[in-house]
Amino acid sequence: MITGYTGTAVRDAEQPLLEAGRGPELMAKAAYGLANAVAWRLRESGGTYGSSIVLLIGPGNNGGDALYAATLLLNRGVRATAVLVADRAHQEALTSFRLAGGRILKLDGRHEECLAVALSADLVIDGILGIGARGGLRGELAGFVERLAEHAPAVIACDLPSGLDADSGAVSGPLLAALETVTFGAIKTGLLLPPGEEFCGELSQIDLGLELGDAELRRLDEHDIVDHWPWPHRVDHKYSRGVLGVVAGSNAYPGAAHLALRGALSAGTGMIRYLGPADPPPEVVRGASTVAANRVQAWLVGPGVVEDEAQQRRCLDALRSGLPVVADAGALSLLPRELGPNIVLTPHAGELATLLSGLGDRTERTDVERQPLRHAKRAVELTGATVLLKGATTIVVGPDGQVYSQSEGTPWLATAGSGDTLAGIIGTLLASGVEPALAAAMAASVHGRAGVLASQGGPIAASDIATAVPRVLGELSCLA
Ligand SMILES: NC(=O)C1=CN([C@@H]2O[C@H](COP(=O)(O)OP(=O)(O)OC[C@H]3O[C@@H](n4cnc5c(N)ncnc54)[C@H](O)[C@@H]3O)[C@@H](O)[C@H]2O)[C@@H](O)CC1
Ligand SMILES: [K+]
Repeated sequence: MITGYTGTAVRDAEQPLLEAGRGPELMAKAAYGLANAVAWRLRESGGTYGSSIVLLIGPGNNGGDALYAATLLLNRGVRATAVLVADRAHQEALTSFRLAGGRILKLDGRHEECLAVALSADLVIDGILGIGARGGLRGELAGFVERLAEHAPAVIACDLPSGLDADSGAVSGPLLAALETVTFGAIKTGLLLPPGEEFCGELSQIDLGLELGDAELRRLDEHDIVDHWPWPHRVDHKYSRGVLGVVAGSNAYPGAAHLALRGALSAGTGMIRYLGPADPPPEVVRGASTVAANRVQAWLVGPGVVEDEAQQRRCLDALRSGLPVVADAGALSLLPRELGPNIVLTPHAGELATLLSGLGDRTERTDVERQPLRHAKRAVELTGATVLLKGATTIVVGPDGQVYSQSEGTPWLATAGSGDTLAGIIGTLLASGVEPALAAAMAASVHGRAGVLASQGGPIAASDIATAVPRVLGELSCLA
């Protein structure tokens, strides 16, 4: 499992060590880790000796880390130039760098020269701002970074891409996209959240020996899926594995029901009872026409439910049943005011904006895209439900504060019906008794993996995702 911590949590964990006078030791560890990562990249592209790096150095300790790392690299035969982008820089680190033979330039009014130097280097180290940043890059510096970014230089970010909000992943102003981000003490939450994570490249973490509390955010890996997936036992039967009720489809949209059912079947449900006008596949049992008359362990409601009063009534009845429910698509506009944590809402950014606006928080889709975690948390606060916010990175927030961020997918997953299959997988996990936030995060992970497997780099249709899920689970089961 990958865990993410806010910049504030990392700062708090560093505080006792700083008070004990161990600041220089922490910085030395950070610099050593960064220097190794840079050396590794330089070796990959032809060797360290005689190669050249350019450091962009800001006013704080982030710049200090980069300067100390460069000092180590100067001693290994790397040529290094520091471009000071602020009116001050970490003095001790700058002195070490100068004494080791580093060249120093000031950005102030010399953009063309600094740009040319940065573009001639094998690697650029971004040490402008770290967790002390307040807002994005501004003014003259923003203009310089924007121009440099247009040339897409090879960048390693020191702790985080400068200008990225360490806590939220929000981006305001230009950022240099990194090949790799070498982060210190803990992975910051903003490195695992859109939109900022797109700028981070590969993540590597340098241990500083910090005592951190509970993580703010988790990203499940394949071992977590293996540990928590409801694999059937030898003595299980279809009822003990969980029965899922599905209210999906309308006369206008029968296809969504098919895809939701296929999603649920692909994840290994014991049995499905289907309520709606579509012709279900042979593996699915037609349920009694009212929600109350069906014995199930969980409900999946909403895919393809549009302008069909009988189906909408069933969605509402399921949402009030007290059972775990995944509420998708059409059901998101039918929600009762009070929801429990065992209701999983699955909006995309536009649907979340509509949901929040309907609850009195005027929100645009772009607001959600800029700060997805903040808005998903707000929806949890206002509804009491578990929220899965769909996107290239899918975010899940549970009412007791747990946050997951899953990013296994491929852009080919952005296709009609993809969300219906995801809802089906969540439904199967809820019917098997998996706790809602974990069920949503595991489903997002498996859905993403299935998309990648089905795609092999090419386009996919939503039904291909469902076809690939059993293979994904089969491969994962080999790790158990
Ligand atoms: N605190 C510690 O114990 C350690 C910190 N480390 C490094 O120190 C960094 C944090 O250092 P600092 O707290 O000095 O903070 P930063 O290096 O992130 O810089 C903060 C400084 O930048 C200025 N600033 C903030 N936002 C700005 C903006 N938008 N535009 C221009 N200037 C802005 C502020 O005035 C402040 O002086 C971490 O990211 C990490 O790289 C590491 O050395 C490990 C140990
Ligand atoms: K940085």
